Amino acid sequence: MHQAVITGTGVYTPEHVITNAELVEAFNAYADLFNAENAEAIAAGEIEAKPHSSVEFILKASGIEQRYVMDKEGVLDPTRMYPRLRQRSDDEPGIMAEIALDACHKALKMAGRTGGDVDLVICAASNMERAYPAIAIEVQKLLGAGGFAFDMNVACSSATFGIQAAADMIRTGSVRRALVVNPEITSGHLEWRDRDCHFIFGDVATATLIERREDAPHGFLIRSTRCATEFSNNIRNNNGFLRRTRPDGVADRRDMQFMQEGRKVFKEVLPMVAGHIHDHLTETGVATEDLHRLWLHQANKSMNDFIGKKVLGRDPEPGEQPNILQDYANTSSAGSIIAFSKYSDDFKPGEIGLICSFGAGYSVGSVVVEKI
Ligand SMILES: CC(C)(COP(=O)(O)OP(=O)(O)OC[C@H]1O[C@@H](n2cnc3c(N)ncnc32)[C@H](O)[C@@H]1OP(=O)(O)O)[C@@H](O)C(=O)NCCC(=O)NCCSC(=O)CC(=O)O
Repeated sequence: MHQAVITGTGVYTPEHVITNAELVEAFNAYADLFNAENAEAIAAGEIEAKPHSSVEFILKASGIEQRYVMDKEGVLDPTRMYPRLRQRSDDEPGIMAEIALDACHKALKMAGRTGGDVDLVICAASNMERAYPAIAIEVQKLLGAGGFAFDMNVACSSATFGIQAAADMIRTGSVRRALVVNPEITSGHLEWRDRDCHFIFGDVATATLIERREDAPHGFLIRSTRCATEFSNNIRNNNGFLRRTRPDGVADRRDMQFMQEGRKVFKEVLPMVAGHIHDHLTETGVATEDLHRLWLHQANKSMNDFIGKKVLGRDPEPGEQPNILQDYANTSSAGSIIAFSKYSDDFKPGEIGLICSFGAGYSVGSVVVEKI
């Protein structure tokens, strides 16, 4: 049996930033337009007026200060409220493959490898721009990688589930070097017209390179992985190829976007995650005192504060549980990998940390790593 080591990570960050102030200004302009257009029906009590959003609420409820997006102008146009992306021909790289490739190149560079060294690509993300051919196979070709590639979707837990799949294949010897890539264009599936969730998501792509220990003198040894799922409708998206067959599937775009019962998610996911981490650490023989850092899924600051406190049994010290959501918002599967990528350089050999994602499904995935 081989051992699997993370030797490189890469983050692609889009160039457009939307601050909370810009987001709220656009949302409020959209709400005013909606209310003016529907003034009679609102006065007659047939439909409800759209209330304004607020910068203070967003920061307090989520900890998010800004988000990166692939297109700012379409999102902030009050008559549109979703991104405008360039039409691409079938013969040029798709947008997911393009941003995935950028993150992959950064991860390969960090490890001193090239695309040709890779023999497995897993594209693990919440939303795929098409059903087939797999985005991962397109990335495999663009990288000049060998072996095989496939897509997988476990919503926010896609990265950790992908790392488990890749690490298992490396351990058993069926592949030598794997890239798990998470291109998340969440701006495409966020309902920017809904004030309850319009602030939640941002775009990004992350990549993680995993190699056999004998090929990798430095990096983060994957000590153990653990995945769990439990069905819930509280985070849901009804888009898909059957949409046009449903009577209400074409008329209202709301149904095919991200929807959630945020409060229920908060209440139900927290104990699931805290219990999952506790059990995983116990099974791995890692005491919480020996845990140097938690790189958590990035959905909500209070949620992460709660998990950090529950796992460590005290308030985390600065740097023990770094958040990136204030800058990136929730980037679905990529969040914990951005945190890992940006806050792991200072680890010394023997120090242990835990990457943990959680979200729709429900799903939770954790990876215990040790610096070597
Ligand atoms: C979504 C939340 C930030 C919302 O915060 P709260 O629960 O505190 O707030 P709430 O929805 O109860 O709303 C409180 C009050 O504020 C109002 N309110 C809502 N939105 C507002 C806005 N933009 N501006 C001003 N006021 C607003 C509501 O109408 C309500 O009013 P009143 O009090 O009058 O009724 C939070 O619940 C959360 O983060 N939950 C966890 C979500 C999560 O982790 N989801 C996973 C995402 S999925 C994921 O990560 C990806 C994946 O799995 O694929």
